Amino acid sequence: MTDVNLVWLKRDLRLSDHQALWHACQQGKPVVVFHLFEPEYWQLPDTSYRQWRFILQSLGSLRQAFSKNGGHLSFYQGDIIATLRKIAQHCRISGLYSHEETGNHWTYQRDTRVSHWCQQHAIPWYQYQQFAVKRGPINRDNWDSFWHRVMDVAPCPMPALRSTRLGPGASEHANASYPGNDQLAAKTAQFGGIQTGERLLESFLAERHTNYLRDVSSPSRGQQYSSRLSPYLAYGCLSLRQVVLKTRQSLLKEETKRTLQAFKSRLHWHCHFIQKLETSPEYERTAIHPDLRGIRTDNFDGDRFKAWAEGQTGIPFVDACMRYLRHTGWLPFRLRAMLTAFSSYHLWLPWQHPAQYLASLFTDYEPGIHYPQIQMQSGTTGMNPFRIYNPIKQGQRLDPDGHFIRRWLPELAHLGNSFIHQPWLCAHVSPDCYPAPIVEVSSAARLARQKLAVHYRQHVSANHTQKVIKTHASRRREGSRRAPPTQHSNQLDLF
Ligand SMILES: Cc1cc2nc3c(=O)[nH]c(=O)nc-3n(C[C@H](O)[C@H](O)[C@H](O)COP(=O)(O)OP(=O)(O)OC[C@H]3O[C@@H](n4cnc5c(N)ncnc54)[C@H](O)[C@@H]3O)c2cc1C
Repeated sequence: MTDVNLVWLKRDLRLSDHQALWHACQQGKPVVVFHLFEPEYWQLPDTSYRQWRFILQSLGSLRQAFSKNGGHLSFYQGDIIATLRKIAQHCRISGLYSHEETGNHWTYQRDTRVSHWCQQHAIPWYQYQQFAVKRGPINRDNWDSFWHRVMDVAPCPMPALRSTRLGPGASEHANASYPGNDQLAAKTAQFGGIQTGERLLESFLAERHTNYLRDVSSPSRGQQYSSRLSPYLAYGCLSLRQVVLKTRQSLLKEETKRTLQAFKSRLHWHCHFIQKLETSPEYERTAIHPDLRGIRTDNFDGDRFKAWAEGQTGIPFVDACMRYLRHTGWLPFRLRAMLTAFSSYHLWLPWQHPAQYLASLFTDYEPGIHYPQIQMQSGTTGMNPFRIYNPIKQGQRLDPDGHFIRRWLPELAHLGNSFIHQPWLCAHVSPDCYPAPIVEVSSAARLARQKLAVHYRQHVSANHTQKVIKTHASRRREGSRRAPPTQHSNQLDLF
């Protein structure tokens, strides 16, 4: 039996700045690089066909890159342990190489099984950081400098791929069929792959960033002027380090300073959020503040959830955002926050179910960003202010002439500007054509505030809040002009 090193590609679908691949290829032994389609993963409620398709496209482009450079990429389907066993019947596995994944509960359990299997078989599993995210205990006070240290390391060069070979029983083509159940194919989702990601980065740094600050939250212009790099970072088609490096180079030009500085902060938040889930995996399932676990547990109103999920709440801006997201797989940050807040506050739905549903709609689903953001926007961290967006005012501000609403709610296309944000005021809109609002926005927000105030008075202990702040809150960064947090304001940081 020959000795081989295995490289398991997970959310790192690229060739350059790929530490696992680089290190495996330096060992002087044949290398099997594989991706595994795991049917069980694709049945989870937070996964979806649109993510699967993006990955498939990315693997297609990666496979081409391998063959162009004289290498092989292998594909397996099934359970990871069964796959490792199959490989081990034909070759001696010297080492398993991969990146450190901060995934959902399922991938965490899967990785735990892999770790046990490797230990049982005395196979070392080398895992490499691909983001500035630390395993194990962290010191929040110097996390910021840790991020800079990680980003300052020179990117790994692309290794010679000639040592790679096809794995035993593997397929050379990513031809697995989708094992999930959802039918929500995003009609105009982003196309996966290294080249598409690189082109987007180039166009963003060269031109598109100019309107970033102005248009990043715009429902109609955000898709052009936001970087749109999120799925390429989520599935590792681009290395975050390389994106940071190129952004730093572009920042040397005076005219790009303000916008690119704002963009660079987001690249920092990226890791900052993933660190939260890495350190506290309970973000996925349980309110981070122990005293806030009891809110919203009294009801899960299935009809309300359905109306929200299908873009049929009767609040045009909410519905237009949801239908746009279902169609495209993407939404600007502000509007993701608004949809979440609307379901958590106005509809008073427990956050877990909407969180999974939104995750499945996002092509760029990144558990480490997603769950902490959901909790932050749902008011369950106890350390962020309650942001109860008024969706009518948001619509009037971000879509003043109603173009976006008319585009995504064609049944309202005939309405003029005076009614487009509040069609219930117009006598000519029949509920057969567009539903009456399922809640009255102002009173639903007032009720949510009252419920929260009562809950806080009766159940939230200041001691517990202090503990949560100590464990989970970000520290003020050097040079930040924001005021330091006070318990009274409940305002800590953007995070
Ligand atoms: C409820 C909710 C859920 C979210 N879920 C996800 C998710 O699953 N995956 C995901 O990538 N982003 C998520 N975000 C963050 C943000 O909305 C997206 O990263 C952003 O809209 C992607 O578009 P972009 O690449 O053009 O972003 P840009 O503004 O161009 O930012 C560049 C990159 O920085 C990172 N980034 C940007 N904003 C944030 C942020 N607020 N927090 C952390 N990182 C950020 C992303 O990697 C992004 O690609 C979520 C936000 C909210 C409010």
